[in-house]
Amino acid sequence: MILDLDIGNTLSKWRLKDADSSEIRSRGAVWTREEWRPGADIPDLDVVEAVRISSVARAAVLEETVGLLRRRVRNVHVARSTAEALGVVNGYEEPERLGVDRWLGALAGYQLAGGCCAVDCGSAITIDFVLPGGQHLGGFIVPGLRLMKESLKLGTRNVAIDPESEADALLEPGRRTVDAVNHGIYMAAVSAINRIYSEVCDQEGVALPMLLTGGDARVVSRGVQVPHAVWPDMVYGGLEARFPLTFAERAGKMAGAPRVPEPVSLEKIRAGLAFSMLL
Ligand SMILES: Nc1ncnc2c1ncn2[C@@H]1O[C@H](COP(=O)(O)OP(=O)(O)O)[C@@H](O)[C@H]1O
Ligand SMILES: CC(C)(COP(=O)(O)O)[C@@H](O)C(=O)NCCC(=O)O
Ligand SMILES: [K+]
Repeated sequence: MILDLDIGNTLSKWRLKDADSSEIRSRGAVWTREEWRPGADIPDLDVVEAVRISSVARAAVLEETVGLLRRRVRNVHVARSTAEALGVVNGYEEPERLGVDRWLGALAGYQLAGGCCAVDCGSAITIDFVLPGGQHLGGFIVPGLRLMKESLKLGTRNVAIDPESEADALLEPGRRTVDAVNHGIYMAAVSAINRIYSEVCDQEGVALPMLLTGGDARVVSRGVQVPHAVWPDMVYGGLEARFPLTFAERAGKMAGAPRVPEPVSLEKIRAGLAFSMLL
């Protein structure tokens, strides 16, 4: 079994992948913490032959985790942001400072779709762009839904947006605090994504397919007007591309990858942008 670990600022996600069949056998998530108990927080390591890790948590958490894993598993791969990988050129002035989850998302998106807009709706919402030739442009970082809500300190932190609620309902003015906050932060997130996407496609003269991941991807997806695909395993896809271990991975296959969404034409994107400027 291969253990893939995606340590975010809020949640640490894991999945177990069968190295022979490429099937995902199990998955889970726990709050990001300093110490791990194999068999409780993460799977029992007896069945694990290799580990691949993406971590944006504090360096101490990563060190602790890698130390623990290396005592039990020989093959431990830790992803880092680099200046170039798999045909993608990192757009950061200091490439190693780009969050590795963003880098892996960009690599997975490029491997799947070529040029792309990779959006990760987690603790932060990150919006990264890769051009068809592989140049990563850099991106945008916005506080995530939960962070926005907590920063308001209005006592609404425990009332999440109902993922089943209609996108239209979230556009209505709230008539109680929890709705005003939920509708407000939802609009802040989706309008930022819609606008940033259009601006960058306009600047670069290319309509890019959009891919969405992260804990809030499903709810955010309802308000994103641009054609897009939700890809819960996008960061894992980057780990597979970066450290291919199975036959399928060496052939470029990423488990759970969606169909590439067909972007609307650049003319339409530009018309939408021009229209929104008039309002
Ligand atoms: N069951 C859940 N538990 C915690 N957070 C959730 C849950 N469902 C959705 N979320 C949202 O997902 C975010 C965490 O998503 P994730 O992509 O794992 O973030 P990160 O990678 O930053 O840890 C939270 O900030 C919250 O807004
Ligand atoms: C922007 C992030 C906090 C997003 O992390 P997440 O919300 O997935 O936990 C993370 O990618 C990070 O710490 N990046 C380093 C700064 C940068 O990318 O510029
Ligand atoms: K994120």
